Amino acid sequence: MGQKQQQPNADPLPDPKKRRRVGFSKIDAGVEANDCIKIYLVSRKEEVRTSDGLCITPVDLNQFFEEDGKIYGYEGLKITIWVSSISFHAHADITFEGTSDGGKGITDLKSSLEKIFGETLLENRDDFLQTFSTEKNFISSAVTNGEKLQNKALNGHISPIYSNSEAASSDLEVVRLVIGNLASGHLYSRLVPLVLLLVDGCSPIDVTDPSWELYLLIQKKVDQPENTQHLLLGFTAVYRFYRYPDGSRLRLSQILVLPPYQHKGYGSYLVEVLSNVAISENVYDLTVEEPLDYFQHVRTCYDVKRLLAFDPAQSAVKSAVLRLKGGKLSKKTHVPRFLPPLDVVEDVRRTLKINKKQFLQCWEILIYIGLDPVEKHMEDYVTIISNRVKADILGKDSETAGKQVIDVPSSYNEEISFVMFRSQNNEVGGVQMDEDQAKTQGEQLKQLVDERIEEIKLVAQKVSQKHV
Ligand SMILES: CC(=O)SCCNC(=O)CCNC(=O)[C@H](O)C(C)(C)COP(=O)(O)OP(=O)(O)OC[C@H]1O[C@@H](n2cnc3c(N)ncnc32)[C@H](O)[C@@H]1OP(=O)(O)O
Repeated sequence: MGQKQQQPNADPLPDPKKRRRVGFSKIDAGVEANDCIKIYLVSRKEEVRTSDGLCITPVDLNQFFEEDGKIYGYEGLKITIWVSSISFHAHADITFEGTSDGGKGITDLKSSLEKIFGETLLENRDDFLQTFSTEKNFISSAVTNGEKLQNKALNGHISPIYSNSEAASSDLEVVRLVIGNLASGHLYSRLVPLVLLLVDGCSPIDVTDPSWELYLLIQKKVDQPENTQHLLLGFTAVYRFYRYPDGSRLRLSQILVLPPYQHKGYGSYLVEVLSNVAISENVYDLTVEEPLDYFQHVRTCYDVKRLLAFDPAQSAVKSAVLRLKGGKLSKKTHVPRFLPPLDVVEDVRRTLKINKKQFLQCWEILIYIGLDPVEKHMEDYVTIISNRVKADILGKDSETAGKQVIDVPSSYNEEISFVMFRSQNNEVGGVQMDEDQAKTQGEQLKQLVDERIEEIKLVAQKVSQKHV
């Protein structure tokens, strides 16, 4: 970590001239970490100190600094960090015009950066530059003991979904490493800073627990004759749960495609490989731990695509669509839920390893796609979605738990113009809600339904685009 112009600690007497130049006349307001730190992902040493590397956008750097996310005590602070996509070491260049305790102390930058980068942070710039040659086979050697999966999972064929994407290239492979041995734990530790920086809300996995598996998406590059370099494009950490009596379940817990390779089909490809692993090893199901919105979108696109080609699901969708086309639901007092039959839910879980919760998400999209032309039936469709959202919020035991629903005026759709409250002793008279509160809650629910309809439309559009 190169720190420039840091004031020596040795001088006990403050230099008055310097103090005037630095000039903290008032209480130090500090600077937000997000505003003074830039992080570049670099693959060659020539990219260090130039702006050739890719500047990445961390989720939130502030969380690694003081409680309020600020850095105190520096004038003109700039921190530039380079992260090598070859060895996953990092080096920080820190510059500032001066330091002074303006009432909030002087933030210890080294220990704050170590919270993110740990031992991957190399203080000496030359040491960092050298890793581009000394550790150029870091990924190659890390994967030598791994299990190559792409042939096993895809039987040698890249899915037609990605035949036009970069993920379809034949120099890709997915390698599985079981965590718990030294080599895979060592590799994962180097990736932790990127997980902390780029995956919102994620914390590192336990590298001593052998139930964790790491799936690495690797691109092979022949840089010189007889020398193949392996580049890491992305990875996912998956936990294998035991399921009585002799089965297992897979839960995807973290997934990251490195920023230069995002939105090129690689994330979907990892999901595809993992789904095929789940099928070929006949695990109970494949689930995802707290998926973030964009990943949930990617995953749903892939699952909807599979369900469109799965006959039992399609027959069930067709009959639901026929029923839905049959009547003006929005005018009825009791609207059926339009849920898939239980045997289809089970078949989807058994055959495609999609669990019930995810299948129900996809089911709504399959119905939307099946309602061709959808415009004619949109009012009824929105009624179904809003009833489902309503039911999710109220919960199954809404009646016995004393929850009540009242309608509120809305120009949008009568079916979703309602609010939920819990009355005392199940009595409506116990409600403490004025008209404004009721209206606000009605609006919030309407917003939820609107957002869900937009998500559904987006997936339907993406899946149909890739269909042609
Ligand atoms: C449990 C968790 O870890 S949640 C956290 C997830 N991780 C993160 O958020 C970290 C930062 N983000 C990332 O690492 C990546 O962006 C990921 C993993 C979320 C997604 O990977 P990517 O490689 O970027 O996604 P990919 O390129 O495969 O898919 C994206 C696009 O393909 C489309 N798509 C994906 N699968 C399909 C399909 N089967 N059919 C049609 N379209 C599809 C998506 O709609 C999307 O389109 P868009 O780019 O226009 O939005």
